[in-house]
Amino acid sequence: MLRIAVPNKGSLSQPATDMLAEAGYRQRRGRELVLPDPDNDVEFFFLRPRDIAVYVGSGTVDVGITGRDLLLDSGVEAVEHRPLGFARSTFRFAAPSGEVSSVEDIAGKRVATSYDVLVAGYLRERGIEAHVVHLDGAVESSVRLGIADVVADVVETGSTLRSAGLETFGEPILESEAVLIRSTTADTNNGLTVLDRRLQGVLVARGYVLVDYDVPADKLEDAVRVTPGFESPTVSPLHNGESYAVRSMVRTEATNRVMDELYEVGARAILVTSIHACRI
Ligand SMILES: Nc1ncnc2c1ncn2[C@@H]1O[C@H](COP(=O)(O)OP(=O)(O)OP(=O)(O)O)[C@@H](O)[C@H]1O
Ligand SMILES: O=P(O)(O)OC[C@H]1O[C@H](OP(=O)(O)OP(=O)(O)O)[C@H](O)[C@@H]1O
Ligand SMILES: [Mg+2]
Repeated sequence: MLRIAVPNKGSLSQPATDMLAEAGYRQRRGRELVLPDPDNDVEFFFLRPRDIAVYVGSGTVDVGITGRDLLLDSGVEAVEHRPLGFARSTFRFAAPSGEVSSVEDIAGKRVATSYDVLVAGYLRERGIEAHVVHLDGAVESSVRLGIADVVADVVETGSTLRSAGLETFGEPILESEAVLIRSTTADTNNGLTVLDRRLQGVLVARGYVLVDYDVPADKLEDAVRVTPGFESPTVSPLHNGESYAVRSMVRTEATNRVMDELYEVGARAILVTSIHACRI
């Protein structure tokens, strides 16, 4: 039975649970710590997001959902198996507007963060000596409150930084998102292949739509160039003998651009349908 660690709190918790439900797994009803799902031959363990890499790294849990930033900060040698497309953020340095412009300027300063291993490693690799101050959260307040000169934290919209009067500087330390991780010793036959294929199915169902349209025979090649699909579009002759019906997968965000282009090349009856579930 595959043992799966799922975040019980924070930004990762609800989207991870939603994704697993979409993939057909049993959902927890209350605050259960452990949830068996015998129909799918898996068992869920609801754990603190920060601890998930530790459990997976030790091999006591086979796989887990966590953030790439949390995995790297744990220092644990677990494997990032698949990015999951939610909880996207960057991890960046920031300081009061105009005060620090490059990473080298951090030398000798105090850097507040919840991700000390990640930050200390990043600075060490660049030969920059600074004092890392560990905080559990609300890191952006540390400069105003006088315990740090610089912060290193998760940035999504940047509004928390702005409201604290801070500005990012330097290159992003990391691009992060939720990831499925596995232990280096995980047995890939132990249900992981099925879990992974199901999660991939959710990602594709979320990221693509099905587009159907009719197109005259002499415009078919132009239309198919607009909708090349995953492998190749399905083309069926219409009964009138002059046109074709085409079906293809299109990236969700490109839907309207693709419909406009199809219309321009002469396609009509263009229909878009969302994908409920799939296996690629
Ligand atoms: N605003 C955000 N947008 C996207 N991802 C975020 C955001 N805040 C935190 N994360 C991600 O969530 C993970 C951290 O989860 P964790 O539960 O420790 O912190 P949290 O979501 O800030 O919750 P809390 O601080 O309320 O406990 C990291 O992978 C981080 O990149
Ligand atoms: O760029 P933004 O969209 O503003 O999002 C980033 C903020 O969100 C998270 O904070 P959270 O609310 O989880 O509080 P915390 O700092 O106490 O973890 C993160 O730690 C940043 O502070
Ligand atoms: Mg937080």
